[in-house]
Amino acid sequence: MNAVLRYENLSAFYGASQILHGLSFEVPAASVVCLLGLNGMGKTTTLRATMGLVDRTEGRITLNGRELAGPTFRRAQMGVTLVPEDRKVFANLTVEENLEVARRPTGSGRDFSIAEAVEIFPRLGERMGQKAGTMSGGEQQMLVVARAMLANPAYMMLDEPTEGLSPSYVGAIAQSIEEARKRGIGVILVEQSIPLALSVGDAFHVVENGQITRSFARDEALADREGLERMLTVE
Ligand SMILES: Nc1ncnc2c1ncn2[C@@H]1O[C@H](COP(=O)(O)OP(=O)(O)OP(=O)(O)O)[C@@H](O)[C@H]1O
Repeated sequence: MNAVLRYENLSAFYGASQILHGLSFEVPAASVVCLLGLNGMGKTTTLRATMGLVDRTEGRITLNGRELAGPTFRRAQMGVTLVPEDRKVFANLTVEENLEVARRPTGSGRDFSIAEAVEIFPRLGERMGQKAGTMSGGEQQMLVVARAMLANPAYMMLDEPTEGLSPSYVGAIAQSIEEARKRGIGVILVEQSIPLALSVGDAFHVVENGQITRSFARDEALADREGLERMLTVE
């Protein structure tokens, strides 16, 4: 069976409020699936539900046929990792220490090394001895993405990784996604930047009010870029 992360009719709740209403989609290994949509539509909740960080879910999420369930650490052990929007680094550790503690070698021969992470994010190489908490927001974002890659997950979820980043950093994020793909990692990208999404995405789902209302394969999205942009603009 080919590796796949599959969402089947996923609903999610915070207390009594139902946020997701039956999402179904899948993320094959080595593919990049983009969740697009206006603010508050349920994209972040989809990622949080994957990690077991919502109050309650219905439906199923499976990883290679095995149900993804239980507490967050167990899901991480099964191979999914989330880079949330809030850019948490260990502020009092240096960049190098942050990278070192994130390493989870799998011995598969495809593991990311710190040297490779630094090749993608040269800025981190220049700052190895600096306390991570003293770096700029953009630099901290590079660090959290590098840390996620060093954990060698099967699936990596990135929640608006380019928000507030300068264009040079956006390029580094795109490169890190490509590197992840080369190693067979599947990526879910929540992104407001259509150019970035179109540059890396294989499939695109528009999330509206907790449901997937439109889906596009890569060539459809490229052919109707303006339609996609219109759909994601507040009137
Ligand atoms: N902890 C929570 N408790 C209750 N409601 C929540 C909680 N977190 C999010 N929500 C609600 O869930 C809905 C979906 O939010 P979500 O963060 O998933 O949207 P999003 O599409 O990721 O948008 P954004 O880009 O703003 O993060 C919103 O109406 C939000 O108010």
